[in-house]
Amino acid sequence: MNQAKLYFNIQNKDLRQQIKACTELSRFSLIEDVDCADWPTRLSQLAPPVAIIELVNFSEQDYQTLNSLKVLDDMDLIIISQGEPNPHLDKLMQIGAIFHYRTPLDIQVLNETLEEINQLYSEKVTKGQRVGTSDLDQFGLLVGSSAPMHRLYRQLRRVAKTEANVLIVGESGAGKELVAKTIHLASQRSQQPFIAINCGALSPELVDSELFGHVKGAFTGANKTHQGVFQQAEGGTLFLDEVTEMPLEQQVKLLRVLETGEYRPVGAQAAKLAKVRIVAATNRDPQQAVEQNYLREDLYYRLAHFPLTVPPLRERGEDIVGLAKHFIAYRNANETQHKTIHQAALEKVANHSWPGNVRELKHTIERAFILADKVISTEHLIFEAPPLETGSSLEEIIPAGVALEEIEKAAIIKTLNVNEGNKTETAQDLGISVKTLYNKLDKYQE
Ligand SMILES: Nc1ncnc2c1ncn2[C@@H]1O[C@H](COP(=O)(O)OP(=O)(O)OP(=O)(O)O)[C@@H](O)[C@H]1O
Repeated sequence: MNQAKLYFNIQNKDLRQQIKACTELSRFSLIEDVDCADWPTRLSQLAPPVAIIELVNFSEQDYQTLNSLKVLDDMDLIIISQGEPNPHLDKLMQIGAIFHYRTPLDIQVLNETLEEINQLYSEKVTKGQRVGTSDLDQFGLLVGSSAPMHRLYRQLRRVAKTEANVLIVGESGAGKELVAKTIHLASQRSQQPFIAINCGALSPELVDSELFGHVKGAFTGANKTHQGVFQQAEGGTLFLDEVTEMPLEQQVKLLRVLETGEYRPVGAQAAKLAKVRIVAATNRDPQQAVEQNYLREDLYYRLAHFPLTVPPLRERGEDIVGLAKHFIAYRNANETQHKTIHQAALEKVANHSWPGNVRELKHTIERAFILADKVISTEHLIFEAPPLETGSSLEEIIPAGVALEEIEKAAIIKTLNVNEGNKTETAQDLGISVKTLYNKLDKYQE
């Protein structure tokens, strides 16, 4: 099998010798640059799968070169530096799967990193020759082979093993909860519980009890002791979905737990240790959410030790069609069917902008799968409820015989799209509570 190419640019002689003695390095085919300071340009020209760079200077221009060429999408980059703060490097750390090691270098850690990279590279090469029901790569519960998804996988691999709090940012339906579960599964805590809670759906009267639990008799109606989510998730991961939809006065309670590592069930005398890892998610831009008073700045800094962005489906290129085929393959397997999809329908799928992301794609394909006898064609792909034209009534637009559930689903998806995924506004527009909206969304995902 071909060895993976490794671009090697270490200016310091002693450091170079030290790294070259690393046993795992011999598994790569080395491209060495000893006196070239412009490594960003060299990386963009060579696009190797792996690179080890000694960072001496890193400018805004270097950052722009790497960012604009998207060269990092398919690369594992190992940076070695003396650890001086550098804002351009901080920005870079957020766009790729980059390992940053400080000198004096721990050779054992570098060796392990190279071993892991080599293993994944070999798997990728062999996998390319296999043919399965779904052609897409998978990491944890996430499916997708596009460059932005690979970049996300590499970031997930790195963060999962740490104990850092994570803030997942992405549009509605892009897969934030799946990312959170994948982090949990790839972490040391995978055998412990994963508990998800929708912060936007917590009722103001019961928020303390839902988060921290209560003891029997703590308040009228507290007939028995109740475990809050912090206790339910003990030892595992607590997923705080839609964290920016939690009222600010409640966010302060979360902040306190994150700061002190303790919480107190309502009515209890003693505090308990919060032994959970926090993974939070939002579909708002976090900086904007802070400016617009949806998110406390201090809570943002506590949560976002490691911010992760889930790319919207429209930016995942071939994954759109790949995922459509993937969902059909799974339906076929579950229902022992052999339905196929027409090329024109695949083109329609590829050309749609998918504002509701993977959730919308999944629902559209599942609906089409039900409607089609053997071959899914363009008329089976119904993207959303047709817009109401002036003068036309709902009765005129809705075809007779459509299941009520389908109409309800379409109304919800359409309203969510109009409100850019904001569930509080969507629930208001639909005249239901946020909790009911969540229940309905859960039901549709089954
Ligand atoms: N990469 C993916 N591969 C396979 N299925 C996916 C992927 N991403 C999302 N899905 C599916 O799409 C649906 C929506 O995903 P998920 O609930 O994780 O999105 P979300 O971003 O958390 O949505 P919301 O903001 O509305 O809470 C789920 O059915 C999930 O299984």
